[in-house]
Amino acid sequence: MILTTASLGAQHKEVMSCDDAFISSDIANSQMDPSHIIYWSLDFLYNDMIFEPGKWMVTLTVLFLTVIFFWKCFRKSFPPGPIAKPIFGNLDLLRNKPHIALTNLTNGYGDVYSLKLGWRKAVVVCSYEGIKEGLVDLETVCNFRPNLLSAKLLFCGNQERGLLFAACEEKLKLKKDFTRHVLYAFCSHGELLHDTLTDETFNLVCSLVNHEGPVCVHNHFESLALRIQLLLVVGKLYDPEDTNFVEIMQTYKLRSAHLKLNLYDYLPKLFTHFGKLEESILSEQTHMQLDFFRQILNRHKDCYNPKIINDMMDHMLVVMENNEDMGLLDQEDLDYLFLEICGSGFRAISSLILWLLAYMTTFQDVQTKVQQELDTVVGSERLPVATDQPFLPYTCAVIMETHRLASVIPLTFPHRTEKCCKFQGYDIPKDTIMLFNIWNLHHDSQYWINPMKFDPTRFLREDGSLHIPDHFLPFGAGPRACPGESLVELEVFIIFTNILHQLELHPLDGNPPCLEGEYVGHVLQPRPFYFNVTPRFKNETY
Ligand code: HEM
Repeated sequence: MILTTASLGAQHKEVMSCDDAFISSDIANSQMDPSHIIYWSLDFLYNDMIFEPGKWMVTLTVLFLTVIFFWKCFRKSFPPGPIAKPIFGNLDLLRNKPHIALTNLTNGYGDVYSLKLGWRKAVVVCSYEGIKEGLVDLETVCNFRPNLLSAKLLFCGNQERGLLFAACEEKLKLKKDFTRHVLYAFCSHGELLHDTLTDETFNLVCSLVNHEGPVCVHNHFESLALRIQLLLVVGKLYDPEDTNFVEIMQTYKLRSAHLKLNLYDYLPKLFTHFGKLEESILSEQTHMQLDFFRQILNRHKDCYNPKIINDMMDHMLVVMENNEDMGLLDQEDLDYLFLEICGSGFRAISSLILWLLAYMTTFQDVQTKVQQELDTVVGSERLPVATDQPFLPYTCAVIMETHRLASVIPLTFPHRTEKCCKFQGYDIPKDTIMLFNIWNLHHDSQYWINPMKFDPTRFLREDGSLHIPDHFLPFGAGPRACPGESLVELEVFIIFTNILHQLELHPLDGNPPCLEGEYVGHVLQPRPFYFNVTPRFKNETY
C-alpha cells in the first residue's frame, strides 16, 4: 500500500515539473490571462497536493494561523466583551435590569467593553472619563442615535422632526435651545407654574390627611407631571378627569412603554411581525395626538399677540415671526416638537418624587433633618417657595442623593457613532451603538464612598454648603443632555418641600417600603408602597 502511494507521488512529481516549466515559459512570454493563473494554481493545488496529506495539513495550519493573527490584530483595537450567542448576541443581558447586568460586566471586562446586540456592535461605557469623552469631548461623533424601528414607529417615520431621535445637527440644537430657554424662563419667572405646583401639592396633602388608613400615591404624580407639561405648552391646566386629558395620558403611557429594549430594534428581520402590530396601534394614536396639538396651535395663531406670552406655543410664534429659526422649522416640526416636550420625562419626574417619599419613609432621621431645616428657614406660617432653595442646602442634598441612588434613568438612550473614532484608546467603527451607564457612574466606589448608602451629606461641604461633584450626571451631558432639567428641579423641589413641610411620613407597621426598583419603559421606579401620614401643623383648611 505504502509503495503504491509513493510511486504515484513520484509519477505525479514528473508530470508537475513539466507543467511548471510550461507555466514559467508562459509567464516569461507575458501572455498571461488571470483566468489562466487561477486555473494553473488550482491545477497545481489539485495535482501537487491532493496526494500529499502532509502538505495539506501544513497549508491549512498556516492559513488558520494567519486568519487568527489578523482577527486578533483587529480585535485588539476594539473593546473586549463577553461571548455573543448566535443570532441574539448578548441581548439576553438587557432583558431584566440591564443597568445591573451591565455594571456587573465591568468586573470581567473593565469600564469600556463591547457587546453584540443582535447583529449590531455596541460599546458600553461605565467610567466618568469614558462618559465625558463620549458625550462631551467627541460631541460631534458619539451623539447620533441608531436607526431603530421603534423610533420610526413612535414618530410615524418622522423621527428627525422631534428631539430624542433627531440627528445631532443644527436643527436639533435650535429645538433644544428653544425648549431649554423657555422652560428656564417659566421656572425662574413664571408665577403661574409656581402657584399651580403649590396648589396641586396642597390639594394632595389635604386628600392624604383626610384619607383614613395607609395611603399609596403611586399613580398620582405621573398625571400631575403631565398636566404641568401640558400647561406649559398649551397654557391650560387640564382636570385629571377630563376626557381629552385621559386620552392624552393613555397615549403618552403607551409611547413611553416603547422606550425600552425592543427585540425588533435589534433583530428587525426576525421580529418584523411584532413591529408591524405595534405600528398600527401607535401610528393611529400619534396622528390623533398630532391633530390635537395642530388644532391648539392654530387657535394660538388666531389670537396671537406678541406682547402676551402665556405658554410655549406663544413663544414659538414669536420665534417664527422674528425668523429666529432661520427658516429651519416648518409646521410639522412644531407639531412633533410640542408632542415630544409634553410627553417627555413626566414618568421620570414622577418616579423621582416617589423615590424621595420612599426614602423619607425609610430613613426617618433624614426626614426629621429636612423638616428641621424647613422649620428654621420657612417656619409654620407660610409654605415653602422656590426662592427658599438657596437657604435649604440639606433638603437640596437629599434630592440629589435620591437622584444618585435611584438613578431613575439608569442608562442613556442608545447613542451611535457617526464616524470611526479613537475612544478611550480603542478604535471604534462608524455606526457602533454606544450605551452610557449612568447607574454605574452613580454607584461606583471609585467616585463615591460607601455608594449603596443613602447619605445626603456627600453633597455637602464641611461648612454645610451644597457641593455638586463632576461625576454626578443624572441628566446626561453634552449636546444630548436632558433639556428638561430646570423644570425637574423646580417641580421636584416645590412638591417635595411642600409635602414634608406639612406631613410626617411613617412606615406601615414599622415596615419600610421595598427599595428595589422596577422598570416602566426606560424609567426605574419604586414598586407601589403604602405609608401613614400625620399632619405637622394644625390647619383648618385641610
Ligand atoms: C427626573 C427627571 C428626568 C431625568 C432624570 C432625565 C434624564 C435624562 C437623560 C439621562 C437623558 C438622556 C441623555 C442621553 O441620551 O445622552 C434625557 C434625555 C431627554 N430628556 Fe430628560 N430627564 C428627566 C425629565 C425630563 C423632562 C421633564 C423633559 C421634558 C421637557 C425631558 C426631556 C428630555 C428629552 C427631549 C431628551 C432627549 C434629548 C436628546 O436626545 O437630545 N426630560 N433625559
